[in-house]
This record gives sequence, C-alpha cells and structure tokens, in this order.
Amino acid sequence: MFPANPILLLGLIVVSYLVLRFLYKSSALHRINKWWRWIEDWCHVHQFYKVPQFNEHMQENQLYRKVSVYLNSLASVEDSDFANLFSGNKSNEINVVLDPDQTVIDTFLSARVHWTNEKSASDGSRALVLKIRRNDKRRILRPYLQHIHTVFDEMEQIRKEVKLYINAETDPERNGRWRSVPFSHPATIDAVAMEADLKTKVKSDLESFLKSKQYYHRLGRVWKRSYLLYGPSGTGKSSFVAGMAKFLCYDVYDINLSNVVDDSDLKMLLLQTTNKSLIVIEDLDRYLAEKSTAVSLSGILNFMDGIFSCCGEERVMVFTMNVKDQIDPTVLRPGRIDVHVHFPLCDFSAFKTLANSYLGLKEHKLFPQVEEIFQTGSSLSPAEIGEIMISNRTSPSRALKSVITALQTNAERSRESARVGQRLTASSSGREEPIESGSFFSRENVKEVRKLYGLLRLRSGRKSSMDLDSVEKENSRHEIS
Ligand SMILES: Nc1ncnc2c1ncn2[C@@H]1O[C@H](COP(=O)(O)OP(=O)(O)OP(=O)(O)O)[C@@H](O)[C@H]1O
Ligand SMILES: [Mg+2]
Repeated sequence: MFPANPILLLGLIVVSYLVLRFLYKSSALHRINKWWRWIEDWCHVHQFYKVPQFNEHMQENQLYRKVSVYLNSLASVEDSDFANLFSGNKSNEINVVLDPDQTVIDTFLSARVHWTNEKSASDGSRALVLKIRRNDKRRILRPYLQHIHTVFDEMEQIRKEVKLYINAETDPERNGRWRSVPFSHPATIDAVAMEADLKTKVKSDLESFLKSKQYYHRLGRVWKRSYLLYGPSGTGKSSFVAGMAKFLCYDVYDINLSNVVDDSDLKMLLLQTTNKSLIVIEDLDRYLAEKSTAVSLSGILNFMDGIFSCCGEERVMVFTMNVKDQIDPTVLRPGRIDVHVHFPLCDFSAFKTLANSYLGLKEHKLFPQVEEIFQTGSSLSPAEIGEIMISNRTSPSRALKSVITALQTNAERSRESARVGQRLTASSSGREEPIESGSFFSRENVKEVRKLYGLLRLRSGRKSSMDLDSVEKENSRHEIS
C-alpha cells in the first residue's frame, strides 16, 4: 500500500536515498557485505583446499605459482581489502597483487569460491587456501583447477617473459632464496660474433635437447645438458648465456657461489629451481682456484651431476671459465660437462662480423690492412673492438683506424711481455715454485706472461674443429672450438 499522503511518500524516498547514499559512501555497506558472507558461510558447509608454496622437500609447488598468477589476473583482486600495486613491464602497465591474509572471490560455473592468501606466522611460508561449498565441490572442483591451468598457460604464452633469478644472501625471515627480476638482457645468439658453423652446431644441439625428453627417460637419465663456455675475458661468454636463455625461452638462475653458505645450501638452491630453466655459474675457474666459496668440490660435483634434481627436469646448466687447463679433470668429465664451447679472441672473420653489426660495413678499403695485422698474430677481444667501434660509430674510417692502432699497440705489448717472459724463465730455472708472495717477480709480470701464454695457446687452437657427434650419443663430451 502506498502512503496516501504525497508529502509522506516524498519524505520516504528522500530518507531511503540518504540511507543508501550513506551506506554506499561509508564502510557500512562493506560491513554488511561481510556479515552477509558470514551468514552465508554459516548456512553452508564448506570444504577447504590448501595449495602450499613449497612441498616437504622445499621445492616450489608449481600449482601455487599457477594459482597465484591466475588470481592476480582476476578483476576481483581489486575488490580485496588490501592489494599491492606494482608497475608492469610496459610503461603504463600496473599489476595488482593480493596481499597476505586477503581474500579474493572467483565465480566458476555459477558457483562462488574464495581464495585466501595465507602467510604462516611461524616460518613465513605462504599458501593459497580455496574455500568451496560442499554442494559445488563434486561439480566444479576438477574443471575449475583445469580452468586455472588453461588460463595460466594462455597467460604464459602471451607473457613469454624470461626471468632472471639471483640467489640472495641467507635471510631466515624469508622463505626461498631466489629473487627474480624480468630478464631484459638484449643479447641474442645471433648477435654474438663467432664462427657461423659453430653457432649453428650449438643451436642445433640445444634444439635436439629440447626434443629429447623420451630419449633421456628411456636411458633413466635426468633430462639436463651441461655446457662449458670458456675463453678470455670479453669474448662473449655471458652474452652467449643470455642468448641461450632467450633461444630456449628458459628462466635464468644465476648462482653466486659467494652467497652460498655450504653444500646443503647449494643443494637447496638447486631444489628450488623450476623446470625449463638455465642454471648458470659464471667464472667457475676463479671459485675453484681461489677457494672463495664455502662450497666444497664434492658439493659442486654433486650439483653438476644434478642428482638432487630428482623431481625436476628440462634443465640446462652453463658454466663459464677463462681457462680450463688448470681445472680438476673430474669437474670436466663427460656427463658433468656435455659440450665445451671455446670463445677465442677476435680473428679477422669475427672482426668483419663486428664491423657489419656495429658500423654497418660489409667492405672497406682499410679491411686488407686490418687483416694483415691479424695475420701477424695480434688480437683483441670482441669486447675491446666493439667498444672502439661504438665510440667511433659516426665515422667508420676513424673506427677502423682506431682498431688498427689498438691492434698494433697490443702486438707491441705482446712482444714486450714475451721478452719479460724469456727473462723470467731464465731467472727462475731451478726454482720449484716461482710465484711466491714477496718473490722477486711481481705478480703483474707473471700475469702478463700468463696472458701471453694464453694468447698463443688460444691462437694455435682457434682453428681446431668441433667434434660434435650425433646428438643421440648423449653421454659423449663435445668439444666445440
Ligand atoms: N663475440 C662477441 N660478439 C659480439 N659482441 C661481443 C662478443 N664478445 C663480447 N662482446 C661484447 O662485449 C661485452 C662483454 O662481453 P661478455 O660480458 O659477454 O664477455 P665475457 O666473455 O663474459 O667476459 P668475462 O669473461 O670478462 O665475463 C658485451 O657488451 C658484448 O656485447
Ligand atoms: Mg662474463
């Protein structure tokens, strides 16, 4: 029945409007919503499913990652009481990420489910808890989880963003040691100047690894492959690692051995890596020679064998070194290192590749002169030549002249070092250990000799061919140089 009095009717409308407006503007509506949810919960019997971040072996639970990515993509995350805002990869992108102990509501096949982001007060571990009505459980649980998988895979396809993980120092407050950032290194395998044939062989080795899942399983082997990239500083090893990660579309786990506390810490780090990852230890020769890590040799060997990666697969390990001659042969034995790739100093062919990419030059009247100097044995690293070209990129002729001068200077220095080396050899004959602290010979001189020695050795080995057998012979070691 409508009130007969129109003034009363108008008053009723105004009061209702003001009450609704108050409810809308204040947090009262939110409270009423919460109470309503509580009453609803009370009326229904729910079932809970927990998705912990780590399993009992402290390996990351892939389902946690998938659900987490899925939930943060839901529009309803914005309706949770507390969410974090992060800038995305694109300049105007903003990502909303659920805060701990917050709930997000999702709807699937007309059933409502709740997810809560729980953080354990005791050990800081996280879990996502799904609350679902018992009545809906049979009908939607499995298709709903399948739906999460599908959405995650679609998002990954679009995302295709490779991540770089670095191991931070131990922090008892934090669970999991890896910290990640988007891997935005611009290097690609194609951009690295190296012998074309060698590059093709490494690429096809990686490609055939990707297709070899069944093969490895048949052999009862962990589906992993290890590469050693070795050569002097500035020859493109790190750039090549970045190129490999992009080529494979794998996340990169860059292990800093200085931040590893002991063997079991290294084991834990390996366990916390995910499938489809490229695990890198740079400058392994330095750690082994200087013993500047708390990890023992056997810890490193076990790590290389990947025996701990009992449940994970599809991993590529890459180790870089300047020189491998002094390395304990057990480190380099087949199985631990499957493929050896040599990164030499620049030769004329690599120089031409650099001139093409850095200066846009396919030919130049100064090329024969550059070639001549290379033939005398002088060389620089691609990094050094690249730097000269970048800083003179506005004038290709000036760039080439600067390269020629640098090569000539380098040749002169090498001759000088050789003379010092001869004097050193003559003076130290009869001594058991010529390099001692406080010895007559300065470390600098010895370094020069070593450099020179390395230079000659590398030069002589530069033309040696790669003995890459059929990739089917998976356990054979491949030398690519
Ligand atoms: N073969 C190459 N082709 C193209 N650019 C190169 C090459 N080698 C080095 N560079 C350039 O030189 C710089 C240093 O290279 P990079 O860090 O990959 O060398 P590295 O071999 O890892 O040296 P280090 O042993 O000192 O770590 C990079 O900017 C890279 O672009
Ligand atoms: Mg490097």
